[in-house]
Amino acid sequence: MSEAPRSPLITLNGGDGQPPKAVAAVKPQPQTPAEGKSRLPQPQTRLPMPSTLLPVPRYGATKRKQDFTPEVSQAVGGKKRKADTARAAPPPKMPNIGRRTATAGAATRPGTRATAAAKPPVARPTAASRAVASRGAAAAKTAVTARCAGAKPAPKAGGMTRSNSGSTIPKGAPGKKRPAWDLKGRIEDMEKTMRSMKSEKEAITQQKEEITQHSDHIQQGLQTLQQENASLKQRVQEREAEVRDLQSRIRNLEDDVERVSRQKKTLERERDELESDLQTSRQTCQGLKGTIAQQAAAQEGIKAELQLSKSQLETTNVALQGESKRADGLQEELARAVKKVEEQHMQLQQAETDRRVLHNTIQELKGNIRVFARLRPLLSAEGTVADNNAVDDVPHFDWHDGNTLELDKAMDGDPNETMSGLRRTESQKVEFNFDRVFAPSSSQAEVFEEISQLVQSALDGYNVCIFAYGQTGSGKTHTMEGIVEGNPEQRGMIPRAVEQVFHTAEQLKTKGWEYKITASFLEIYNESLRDLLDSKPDKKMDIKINEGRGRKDNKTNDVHVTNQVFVDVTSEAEVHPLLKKANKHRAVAATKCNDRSSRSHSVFQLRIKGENRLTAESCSGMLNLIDLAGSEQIKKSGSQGKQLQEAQSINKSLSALSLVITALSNKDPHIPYRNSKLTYLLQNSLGGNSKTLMFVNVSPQEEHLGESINSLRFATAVNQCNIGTAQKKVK
Ligand SMILES: Nc1ncnc2c1ncn2[C@@H]1O[C@H](COP(=O)(O)OP(=O)(O)OP(=O)(O)O)[C@@H](O)[C@H]1O
Repeated sequence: MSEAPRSPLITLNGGDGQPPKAVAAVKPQPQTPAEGKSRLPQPQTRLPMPSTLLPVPRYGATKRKQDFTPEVSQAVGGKKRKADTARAAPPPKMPNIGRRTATAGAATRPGTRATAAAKPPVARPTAASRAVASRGAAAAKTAVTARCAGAKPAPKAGGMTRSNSGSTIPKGAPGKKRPAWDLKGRIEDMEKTMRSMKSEKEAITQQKEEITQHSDHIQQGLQTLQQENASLKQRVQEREAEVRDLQSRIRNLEDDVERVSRQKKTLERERDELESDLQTSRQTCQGLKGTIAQQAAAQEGIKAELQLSKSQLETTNVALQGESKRADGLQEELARAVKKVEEQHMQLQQAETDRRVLHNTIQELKGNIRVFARLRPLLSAEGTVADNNAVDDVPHFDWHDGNTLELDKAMDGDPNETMSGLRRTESQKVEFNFDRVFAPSSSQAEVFEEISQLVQSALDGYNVCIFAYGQTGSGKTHTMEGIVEGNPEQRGMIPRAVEQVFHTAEQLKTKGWEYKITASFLEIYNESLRDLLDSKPDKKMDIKINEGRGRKDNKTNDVHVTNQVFVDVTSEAEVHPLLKKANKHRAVAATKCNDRSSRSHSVFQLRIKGENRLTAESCSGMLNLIDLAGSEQIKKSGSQGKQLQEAQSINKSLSALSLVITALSNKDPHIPYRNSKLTYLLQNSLGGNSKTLMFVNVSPQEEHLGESINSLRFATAVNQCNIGTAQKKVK
């Protein structure tokens, strides 16, 4: 049997005289939504009346005095209370309100069997439920008031009415007071009063139950509303979350839309570009199609030509076979011609050698000092181009036929100046003629080639003297020594001469010649002699002349230097350390014109003595290789102190050389050799029994043009100087 849902309203006894309180309302869960709806708050007529408004008397196990009217109190009081009580009807059965309220939720109402454990949990009244309860209470109050006013049930027969004084007088009773002795009447009155009160109490109980039921309905409705409210709140929260979610999705979608629109624009641009490319490609394709058509036509033509060529080729092949035979014949002829050319080349070489020998002989016969001019290239610091082909591109200088050096004199002071030996050209150019002129591009090997005959003469028993003259920085040391270490192509005359001497000596061994060679190296610095192969600083050295008799009883003056170190050398390799040592000891300094300017005249000597054990011949030659210090215009060089003294000394000795040459040219009876250590040392080479060659080195720099011309003039004078024919020292 299904039990009707009970009101969870719990009333508690508020204490003596206090109304029970509503403490909690827990609505049972509705079985179905329809059932839940049916429990929604009903119209106002069903709203409960709060118990505080009802005149509910309190009943307890013990009846209290104040629960009765004063009449009853009086009736039951006093001396007769015991007897009255004994005779009175048993008190009416009252609902056990006190017990129910005392046990709170554990009490059961008639018709319900719910236990405390089956009761729904007590819930705290929320603000909303309190508001609903308050509204319900107000409505109930109104209803009860109305009921009390007009719908009050009619009192039953024998009921009582309240007097103004609050005492209850049985209806129908005479209005006067029963005499004291009318106990029976008074008891009847009292019984009537009791009945009336009982019926009133039942009415009130009934009302109370109705109100309780109303209250239960309201509580149930309230709970339903609260649940719905909670559910709605939850749904609202869910919807809000959904809205937020949707908003964020909308934002994402908006971003997507924006990105897509950007991509769309990019794609549209690319599409446009592609379309334009396509257009171009179409046009190109169109052009190519035309070209292909032309090519195809051309190809047809070529095919026809090819066909023609093939047939021509066949004809040519036949002709070629004939030609091939002829070519074989020509090949043989060519081989014969090549052989002939080789023979002629050898003859030419021999002729060149003969020419050199003859030239040498002529020069020897003429008795002149030979002069070779060498123009050095412009250096990178002087603005030359790195390109090797442009090395010969030197302004103001020209050279031709290997003997002539031409200078543009426009830059050189007075254009009307004349000097014997110089020929002014129409274009104001001055020509100098020498035995040989070397262009800037001439290699060290080419230069040495020209002096090798002289070197050979030293082995043959001649005194040979090769010296380099020229202004400072013109390339004298480069010519004589070259670059000793490093590129062998840059080796100068001294190392090459040494090489040739030892090489030839070795070759002559087969002809019975044995050579004894000694080397010495000295310098003339500030008019004093210094031994470059000896590290002793203050060694006293002097030049001595040994007078002797040569062939045909000719008087000879052998020049030698006292205290000079002579080192016996048997190979080229033994000479190299000596050259290095001398190079280290030589006085050099950085000047304005040259980073490594020689501040002294250096003289390298090889004394060569040969004996032929087969022929018993002997010879004694001397090879002097001299690097003079450079002439220097002191004004230009700005030399001071030590360098000034060096420059003065250098210039003085070169002037002495010039005077000796002039005297020799003029065939003066007195040649002033002793004016300087240089001329004194070189007297045999300059005016005696020597084969002498001078290099005049020329700087290509425009600013040195004047000094170059001076050097070339001096060289011309030397070239014209007749020193007589050198004699071979052979026994
Ligand atoms: N033919 C050449 N080819 C290349 N470089 C050269 C040539 N001649 C000279 N030089 C260079 O020119 C510079 C000057 O040359 P060098 O020292 O030989 O002059 P110099 O006449 O001996 O000077 P000084 O009298 O001051 O000693 C050097 O750097 C040298 O290497």
